[in-house]
Amino acid sequence: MILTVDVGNTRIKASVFEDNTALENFVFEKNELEKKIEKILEKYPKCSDLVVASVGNIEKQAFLTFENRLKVHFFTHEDVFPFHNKYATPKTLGIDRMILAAGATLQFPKQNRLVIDAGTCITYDFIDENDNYLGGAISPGLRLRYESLHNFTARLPLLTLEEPDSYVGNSTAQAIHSGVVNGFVYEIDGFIDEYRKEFSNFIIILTGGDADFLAKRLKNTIFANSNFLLESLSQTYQYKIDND
Ligand SMILES: Nc1ncnc2c1ncn2[C@@H]1O[C@H](COP(=O)(O)OP(=O)(O)O)[C@@H](O)[C@H]1O
Ligand SMILES: CC(C)(COP(=O)(O)O)[C@@H](O)C(=O)NCCC(=O)O
Ligand SMILES: [K+]
Repeated sequence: MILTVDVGNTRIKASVFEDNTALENFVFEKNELEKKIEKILEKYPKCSDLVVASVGNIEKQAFLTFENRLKVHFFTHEDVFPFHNKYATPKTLGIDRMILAAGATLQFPKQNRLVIDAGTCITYDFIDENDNYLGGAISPGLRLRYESLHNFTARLPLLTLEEPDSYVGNSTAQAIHSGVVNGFVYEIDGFIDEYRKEFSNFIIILTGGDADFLAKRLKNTIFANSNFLLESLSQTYQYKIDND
């Protein structure tokens, strides 16, 4: 039994896996890290490994307090991954994107794959059928768009996610909802259309905190799996054990 932990820039997600099957998922804030992990381990004392991917400002140090109880693995660029990394700056590639790419490679062998993670940022990661990781894109996520409109202007209020009434926003609030939500959806559909032009056959995996909201609104039909990063962590860890 393993406990996987994904430290994103907004929240921490965790999941307990037994033979690559998730038993329970958890979401919490950064300041609750230690307390929450304690609780999970109390409930699942059979956890023998703690597996972490962090792009947030929580370093390996924070997990070492658990080392007397279970094996701690903090993923880094030095680990073995099941794809060929063609990114021009492989050392700066987010470890979350590497885990997503690894999960896509392991779960969907020998095909082109596009992983879209709608979290704090939207990340796009493309791995071709020969398992070359080619790169993708990074853009602001849904909440970040609402927040940056407010933070970098004098007059725009901070709004929370709401379905826009129309493309033609007829008030400040409706104009913001239209710009943020429709812009978000159009961007993703636009990227998918570009990939489709170049690669006739590819699988799309949609994940992240906004995946379920998005899936219903995209013109392109894609299967959303908000647990894909944690599943990929479990699989990549197994791959590491088998290939080290
Ligand atoms: N309770 C919540 N707190 C914060 N963001 C949330 C919440 N529920 C849904 N979201 C959405 O999830 C997105 C962040 O996704 P998440 O995958 O948690 O990010 P990260 O992995 O970068 O920490 C935000 O854009 C926001 O719209
Ligand atoms: C792009 C990211 C900030 C996304 O983080 P997230 O939205 O998952 O919290 C993260 O993958 C990161 O810090 N990447 C480093 C730059 C790169 O991947 O090229
Ligand atoms: K992301």
